[in-house]
Amino acid sequence: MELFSDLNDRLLFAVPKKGRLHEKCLEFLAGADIQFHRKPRHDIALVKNHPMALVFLPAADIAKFVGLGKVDLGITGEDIIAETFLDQAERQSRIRQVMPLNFGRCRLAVQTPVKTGPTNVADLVGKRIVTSFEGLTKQYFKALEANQSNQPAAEITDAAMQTSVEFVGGSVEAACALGLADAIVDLVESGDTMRAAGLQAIGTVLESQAVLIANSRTKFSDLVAMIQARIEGVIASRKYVYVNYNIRRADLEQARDVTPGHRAPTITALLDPDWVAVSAMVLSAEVANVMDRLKTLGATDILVFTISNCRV
Ligand SMILES: Nc1ncnc2c1ncn2[C@@H]1O[C@H](COP(=O)(O)OP(=O)(O)OP(=O)(O)O)[C@@H](O)[C@H]1O
Ligand SMILES: O=P(O)(O)OC[C@H]1O[C@H](OP(=O)(O)OP(=O)(O)O)[C@H](O)[C@@H]1O
Repeated sequence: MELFSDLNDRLLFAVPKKGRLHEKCLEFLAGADIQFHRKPRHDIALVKNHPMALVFLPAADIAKFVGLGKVDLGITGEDIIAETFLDQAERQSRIRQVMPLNFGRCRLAVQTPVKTGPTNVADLVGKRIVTSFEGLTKQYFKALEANQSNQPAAEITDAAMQTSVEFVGGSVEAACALGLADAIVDLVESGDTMRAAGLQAIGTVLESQAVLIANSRTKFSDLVAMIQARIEGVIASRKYVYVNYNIRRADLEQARDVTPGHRAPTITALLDPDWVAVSAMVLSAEVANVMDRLKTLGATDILVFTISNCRV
């Protein structure tokens, strides 16, 4: 009871309690210096250093809680947001997408058995589809049916659909092998699960990644902006590394082209007047290539540092 009275006047921030998005969310919270202590088996944790509380929920429920204003802020997948609010206008009126988070990337794909299944999604009209994303799958197949019948998709009711779309809560990939379905609609990232089940992807319902979302009418807009800035800092700090090296003054111009930095590189004089030290932020994905080019230019003592946090 004491905990719930403590929730008054705190921003409620929903975080996936398990699954693919959970660990990364905890990393973001740590990077954003959101400090909390979660007692065992408690799904609500008060934040020590901000007027905020974390609510640990199944990822699949977070869009609903944010959209209904039961929590102010949340992290979940775009797939879940689309499935929860199938009507785009309603989705946009209830939920503000604060920022994409660059993880949890996957796609919701139509999959059929490699050996016996069709390779064209249009051939699945009238067949049996099994999925955990019932709403999006019905929308997708209504659009296909509409194409074939010249009837507007909006006029096709669920009952009038030729295609059977059945919900299952998990292990969707087993449905074809078990004789429950001719095709499934499920998430694919590496494709390992799909291939292991003898399936192939023949169409994409949507692409998804994790996003930070806020209720459109939250009264905590200042706190939301602060969390956004901090999470942007965490994302930027992963995108870049800090590179430091020594180079002959005569080669500085060419070296600047290799490491232009975010705004400009920092040049520091060395006791040897023919040499300078250069420091610059470099895209993590390009750092090996940058080091090779610097070495070719004659740079020495090339050091690469990870950035634990930054604001660019
Ligand atoms: N293989 C994947 N790669 C990247 N992101 C994924 C992957 N699978 C799921 N996701 C993302 O994570 C969200 C949660 O999926 P996850 O399978 O972790 O759910 P869960 O909470 O464990 O629920 P369930 O018990 O139904 O599996 C998905 O809606 C999607 O946005
Ligand atoms: O393409 P892949 O990299 O193999 O990922 C796809 C799988 O990941 C998700 O399930 P997850 O492994 O999270 O477990 P779940 O089936 O219990 O949801 C999803 O439901 C797929 O089954």
